[in-house]
Amino acid sequence: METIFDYEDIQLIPRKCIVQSRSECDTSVTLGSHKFKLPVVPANMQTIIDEEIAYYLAENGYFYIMHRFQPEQRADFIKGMHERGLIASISVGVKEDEYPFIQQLADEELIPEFITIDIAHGHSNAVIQMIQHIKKQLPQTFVIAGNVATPDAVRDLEDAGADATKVGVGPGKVCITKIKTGFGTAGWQLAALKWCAEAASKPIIADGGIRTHGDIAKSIHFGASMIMVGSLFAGHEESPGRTIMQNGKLYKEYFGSASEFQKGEKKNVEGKRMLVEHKGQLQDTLTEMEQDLQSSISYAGGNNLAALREVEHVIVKNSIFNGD
Ligand SMILES: NC(=O)C1=CN([C@@H]2O[C@H](COP(=O)(O)OP(=O)(O)OC[C@H]3O[C@@H](n4cnc5c(N)ncnc54)[C@H](OP(=O)(O)O)[C@@H]3O)[C@@H](O)[C@H]2O)C=CC1
Ligand SMILES: Nc1nc2c(ncn2[C@@H]2O[C@H](COP(=O)(O)O)[C@@H](O)[C@H]2O)c(=O)[nH]1
Repeated sequence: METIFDYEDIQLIPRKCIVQSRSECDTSVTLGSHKFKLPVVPANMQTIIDEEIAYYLAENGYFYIMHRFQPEQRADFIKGMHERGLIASISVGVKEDEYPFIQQLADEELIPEFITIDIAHGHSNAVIQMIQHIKKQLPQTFVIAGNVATPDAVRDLEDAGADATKVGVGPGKVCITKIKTGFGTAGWQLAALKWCAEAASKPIIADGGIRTHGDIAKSIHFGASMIMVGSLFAGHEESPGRTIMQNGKLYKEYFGSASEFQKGEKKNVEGKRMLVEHKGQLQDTLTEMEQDLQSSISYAGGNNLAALREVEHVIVKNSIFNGD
């Protein structure tokens, strides 16, 4: 890889505008055989999404991925979403008991439209075997596999049958993988995304490290089809994290899926907990994201997301501090 950079080091270069209004810019994206309003998905974490939010997002045309931390509720969740005519998008791990669960879904003809294999170190035989198992039992299901950090990993998971791969090891706001292990894409997530996207023949989902709405446009520029976002979705009225009052201010908790708060024990901890200022309604953030992305598209001189791939960029180290 030639150059290392991250989100704050990049600026996209505007091209001549072709729209009369930003409202003409289309932020929709297709993943598999489904079209969504935004190329953004809330992280499949317990303080970011619950069944109610999943239902709201699906009903309103947004992509969602339900987390895997209440495994016994997943079959009923799929049934419930299908009864409402909505897509079912769940997560699985790779431990032994996930194999009969997938078999059960096949036997009961409960076919989720999307399954995400949600593992810290996705470049592994455990993930490859799970992809193959899902593809054998549920061939119509779109399988997202991750997380990975290298072109080799993307190729291996695609070869195993993954329909999309998720890139990002350790760049998340509540991640401590870099500190605990010395590994990951923290600090160079955007360059890792570019590196992986160049090797990919299927969609890439950028995961972690999104701090501003502009980072969504930058992710698309460097090859992402979809962007997974945790911290920017934490702290809303609807967010499942506990609400906490401190010094007269309202906060909500946001913790890592590999934190002791999630695991209930201090074993292989690679995540932490933080408090996020209360932000109001989730829909307000989704609307602002859409408007900002429409604006990005207009600066790119187009009227849809494809324009973001075509612009040029410059690397300006620490440019986030200029003009803010
Ligand atoms: N995107 C990211 O950067 C990261 C995300 N996470 C999130 O934390 C959650 C827990 O992740 P994870 O621990 O993978 O899930 P699990 O706790 O479900 O572990 C899955 C399986 O993989 C094994 N495993 C986990 N890490 C490794 C590793 N580094 N090398 C070899 N085997 C491993 C585990 O065994 P054993 O525990 O015995 O090793 C277990 O059998 C997930 O939701 C994940 O997305 C966690 C860290 C980084
Ligand atoms: N290293 C860890 N990464 C984690 C953990 N829990 C979740 N995650 C990853 O973070 C992103 C969200 O990142 P953000 O910057 O948008 O907040 C999430 O999608 C996971 O991939 C964890 O405990 N450790």
